Parts: sequence; C-alpha cells; structure tokens
Amino acid sequence: LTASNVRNLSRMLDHYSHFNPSPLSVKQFIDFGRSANEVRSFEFLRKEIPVRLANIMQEINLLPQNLLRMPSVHLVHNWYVKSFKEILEFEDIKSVDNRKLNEFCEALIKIRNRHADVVPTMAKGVIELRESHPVDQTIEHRIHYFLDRFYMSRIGIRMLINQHTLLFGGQMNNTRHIGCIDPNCDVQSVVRDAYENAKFLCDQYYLASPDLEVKEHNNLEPGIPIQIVYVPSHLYHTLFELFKNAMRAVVEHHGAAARDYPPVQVLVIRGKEDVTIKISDRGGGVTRSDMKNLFHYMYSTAPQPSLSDTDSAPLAGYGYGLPLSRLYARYLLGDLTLTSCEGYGTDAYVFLKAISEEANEMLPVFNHSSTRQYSSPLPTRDWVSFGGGSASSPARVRH
Ligand SMILES: O=S(=O)(c1ccc(O)cc1O)N1Cc2ccccc2C1
Repeated sequence: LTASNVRNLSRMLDHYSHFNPSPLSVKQFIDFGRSANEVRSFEFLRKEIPVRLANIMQEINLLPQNLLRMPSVHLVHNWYVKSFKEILEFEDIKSVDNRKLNEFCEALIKIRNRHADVVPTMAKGVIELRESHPVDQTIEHRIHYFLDRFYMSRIGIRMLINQHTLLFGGQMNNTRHIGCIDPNCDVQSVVRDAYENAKFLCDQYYLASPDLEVKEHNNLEPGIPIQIVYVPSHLYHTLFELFKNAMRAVVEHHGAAARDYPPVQVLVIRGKEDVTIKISDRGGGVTRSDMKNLFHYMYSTAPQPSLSDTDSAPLAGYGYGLPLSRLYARYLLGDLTLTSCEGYGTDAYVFLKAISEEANEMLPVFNHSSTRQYSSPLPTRDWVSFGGGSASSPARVRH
C-alpha cells in the first residue's frame, strides 16, 4: 500500500464508518425479494456493504496490537481491505446498465469466495496469539467481545450478498424460497435433517448413536405444523452443532459399547412471540465452572479433548460451534442458551422470532461506546468470595 492510497483508504473508511449499518427485517427481505428489482438492490448494496465493512474494519484496528500483528489476523484484515476497495469501484456509477449489474454480481461472488475461510483463519490467529503472548482476562474479554461482533457482521454481509446473487445471479433457485429465506420453513424438517447428519457422523465414529424423539406443541394453532419465515441454513447450522454435542455426550457418558442409549428428546413449541426448540440429552452434563467456557473462543480453539482414538473427532465438541451457533440464533433476534445438570445431562434452548416483522437483523455498530470496550479496564469487582467465586469472576482492576 503506497502512502497516498493508505491515506485515501483511511479517508474512505472514516467516511463510510460514520454511517450506521441499516438492519433489515426478514419481512423486508421477503417483500423486496418478491419485487426483485435488481437496480434498487444494487443502489442499496453499493452503499450498505461498504458501510458494514467499514464499521467492522474500524474495530479490527482497535484490536490489541499483539493480535493484530498475528499473521492470520493480518491476512484476514488484508482480505477486508481488498474487498472494501473492490466494492467502492461501484460507488460513483451514474448510468446502471446490464453490464455493470453483472460486474457487480461477479464482484460480490468474488468477495464471498475470498472470505470463505475467515472463521478458521481467525481461529488460527487466536491460537498464534496464545502461543506467542500471555493472554490475561482483559485481553480475553476484548477478543471475545470483538469476535462476537466480527462474526455477526460477517453473517449480515454474507446474507446481503447471498440474497442479491441468488435473486439476480442467474441460477434458477428454489421457486418457493426468496433468496436464502424459506417463507414456510418447517422447523421439524430442519430438526430431522440436522439429526440425521449428526447421527451419520456419530455412527461413523462411535459405531453407535442415540435415537431422536420429537414432540411438537403448537400453542397458537393446535395441530398445525410449526413453520416460520427463516433462513433454513442458519437454523440447520445451529441444530447440527447442538445434535453433535448432545450425541457425543450421550455416547461418551454411557460408553460406546452400551446400546440402550437414552434418546435425545426434542420439543418444538410455537407460542405467540417465540418458537422454541429444546434439545435434551442425558449425556452427563457439564459442571457450572466448565459451562462458562463453552461459549468462549479462546478455550474452544484449544486442541479438542482427544477421544479414544488419535484422529480428530468429527463431533469436535466446542470447536467454534457453540459461539457461532448462538450468533446465528441472535442474528434475527433469537437466542441460544444451555442449562446443564452436572451428572445427568444438558438442555439446549433455541429461541426464534415467530413473527417475521419482529425478526430483524442484529448488527454491531462502530461508535464511541464500542470503542471504549477496547480501552477501558474491566469493571471493578463488586463481589468477593473465597475459592470458587473469585476464580470464576474475571480479575477486576481496582480503582
Ligand atoms: O457440555 S455438555 O453437557 C453439552 C454442551 C452443549 C450441548 O449442546 C450439549 C451438551 O451435552 N456435554 C458435551 C460433551 C461432550 C463429550 C463428553 C461429554 C459432554 C457433556
């Protein structure tokens, strides 16, 4: 990067990061997708994608220097710089013709492909940091804060790119779906899909797997199958991860030789506001002190606990799976929580918005309060205890 275009880049970053990202609702995605106006989509995206890229790129620059200097983090940052520049090529186009629209689609596809491996590459960067520098709780907290926002930003940008390229990219797509959204996503079908694929991996590795029991309760329209307007691939990603964890827990807890495994029990419930999917396993659960690590990125990048064999477990419990799965659930204002009874088993809850108008994107925004998260010390500890308590609460800076 020559001095001049470094200045130019930071000027553009400052310009676009002063705009807040514009979150869309699933309903807006659907209504817009049905009108399918490629020029309007182009006009919106050539501004919105630079805004979302710039907002998160400004945060990358706030990361602890040690992390920023890691080769893998540097590589990811360069991908963002390249993509930001490429999308800005379309900033000042006045007359939009088909050639320009096709070039835009191609640019989006090129950007999507460039960023395909961002998650494992960032995970590598976190491992590089841990292996080269001592990481205290404050740094760990800042990395966790950043990665949640960084991956959520990436989910949102890829959603915009997927909608545009699926609607206008030329390939015939599934008639019923609007881009990657299914207006009648049958929840139980996705549950069974995710279970079958997790079962395949579990059988392959353990030569055994627990059965599935599903119960539905539609409190709003009794007896009607529970369907939502949602992104099936996001729901699948989350459920697949939860089934992998549950099945690994059951087989490891009861031993691979056992046969009468307690089944993984799933409840699908439709209420007025929420659709809830509860996945219950009797896999022995996890201690409360270990529970707090399940959604961490630092711990989850540790080499997976080696199982009976040496080769890596396909059910790599706590890869990046749980933190990312929770982001997918939260992206459209749902959530993912775990409740465990150590010595018995774990219940995973996936909450989804039942009303499409309420299922809005949740996006990180770069501003003074997010910036402060990267500089202010953790709040002073306001509870003290002996033993467990202090270990569990992060060390606080005393003012
Ligand atoms: O921590 S867990 O309770 C657990 C965590 C998340 C989840 O979705 C389901 C779970 O059951 N559980 C995962 C796992 C893996 C191998 C051996 C034992 C266990 C216990």
